[in-house]
Amino acid sequence: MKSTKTNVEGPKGRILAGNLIDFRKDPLHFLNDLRLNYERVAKIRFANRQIYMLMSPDLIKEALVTKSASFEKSKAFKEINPLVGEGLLTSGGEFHLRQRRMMQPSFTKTHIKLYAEQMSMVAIAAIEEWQSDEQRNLHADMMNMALGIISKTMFSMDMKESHQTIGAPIDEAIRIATKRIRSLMKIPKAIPTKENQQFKESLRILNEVVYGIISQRRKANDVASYDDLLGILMRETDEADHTYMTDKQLRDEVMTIFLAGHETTANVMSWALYLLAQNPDIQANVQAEIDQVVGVSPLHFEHTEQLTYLKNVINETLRLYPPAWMFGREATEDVQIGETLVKAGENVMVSPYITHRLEEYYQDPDTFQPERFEKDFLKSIPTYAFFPFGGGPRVCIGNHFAMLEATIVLATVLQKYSVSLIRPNQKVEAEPLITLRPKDGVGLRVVRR
Ligand code: HEM
Repeated sequence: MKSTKTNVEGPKGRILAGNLIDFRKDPLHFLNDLRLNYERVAKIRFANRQIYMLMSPDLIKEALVTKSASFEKSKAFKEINPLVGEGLLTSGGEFHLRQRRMMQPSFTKTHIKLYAEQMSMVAIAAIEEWQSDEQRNLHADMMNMALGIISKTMFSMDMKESHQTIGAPIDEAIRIATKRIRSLMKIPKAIPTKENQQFKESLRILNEVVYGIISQRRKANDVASYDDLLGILMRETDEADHTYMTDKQLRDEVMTIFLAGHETTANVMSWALYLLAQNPDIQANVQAEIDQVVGVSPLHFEHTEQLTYLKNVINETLRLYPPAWMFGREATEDVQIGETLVKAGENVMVSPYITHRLEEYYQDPDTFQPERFEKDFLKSIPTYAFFPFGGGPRVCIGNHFAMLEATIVLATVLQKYSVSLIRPNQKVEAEPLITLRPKDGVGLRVVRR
């Protein structure tokens, strides 16, 4: 087929910065304008980077799945590299394939269900401290629970210990990396500014903790006795060459999972509680389902399979507020995507935030309607019209983990508490950083049921 770059249009940019300044001012607004003004694909430029924003599910599928071999991950988030090293999120090629092969078995649905009890215990312990009829920043609560859950399942570490040792330095490192991603002028890391030093210090603490745990287990010849994720990663060998992961590879994967699996899941749980506080009728339906399926007992894995309405609520939350709101690829060779020839070195971006709001697939796309996910809805739309976890060879490895965690935490909270807005028409703004966070948290009133 003849390759042509036909008529791909986009908003006019400025001479040097292209569309970058308009995008940075209000990324979600910028993206929404693309959705409303262009069909299928829009062409934009961030300084010298040429980008095709793929909005249509068939084009997204080509980039992420069928033609994924012609792309590598975009370098937009390279500021997190010192934190995650050569972990799954950032590595590529053969090395990525090998790591993915070794880690995949620990993240299957069957394996993840072993962690359901621990997730449930962390959630129960966390809400024990809540008082009835108080205002809480539930986003801070969800971040703490997600950190507690990842620490427990990864290291068998309890929540209090993990906050002191890992929570604070990881938050600090993410905060500084995020600031660097957003700033136009980056001060080189070697210059000892206050932030550069804080970043270095956070990394030093994290390395000390993670390497410390690995070496403790090696020294005590204790690798076999742990069923947590680290224990499994330490025992796993590559099927091709039968070698184990080195300490550096283990460290990189542990940090990657902390980074990728903590704030993302916390965000979706926080947004869900906000949407339920805005929609008391829907909240009542969720609670009726929990009362019927779970009653007053702690949540077990078997319950989660039956909480179908809650699953619709989570999916609808992922549709409206997808934590991975935009991600991209860089072409390693010339490749035809739909009608567009993407040249080597050019970028494609996809945004679940905009594709999830295409009117073609979602009636009243901005409204919260969990019922739309009932029955075979997902089968009735193209696969990449709903893709909160990405797709193809780089699909989120933690998708089952995240869905199980969100179901258990939300069901545990709503079994015991109802949530409501603090003032009528209270609005929480979305802040698109590395993930789609609720800006200034989610302040809600919690009342014991
Ligand atoms: C609601 C929660 C989550 C969402 C929406 C989410 C979304 C995503 C997306 C869209 C990608 C693909 C990015 C790309 O293609 O460039 C991804 C990759 C990844 N996610 Fe998640 N994620 C979530 C939770 C988790 C959890 C809980 C973990 C770990 C326990 C995790 C670990 C990872 C890893 C390691 C990758 C890289 C996979 C690879 O490239 O092979 N994620 N995630």
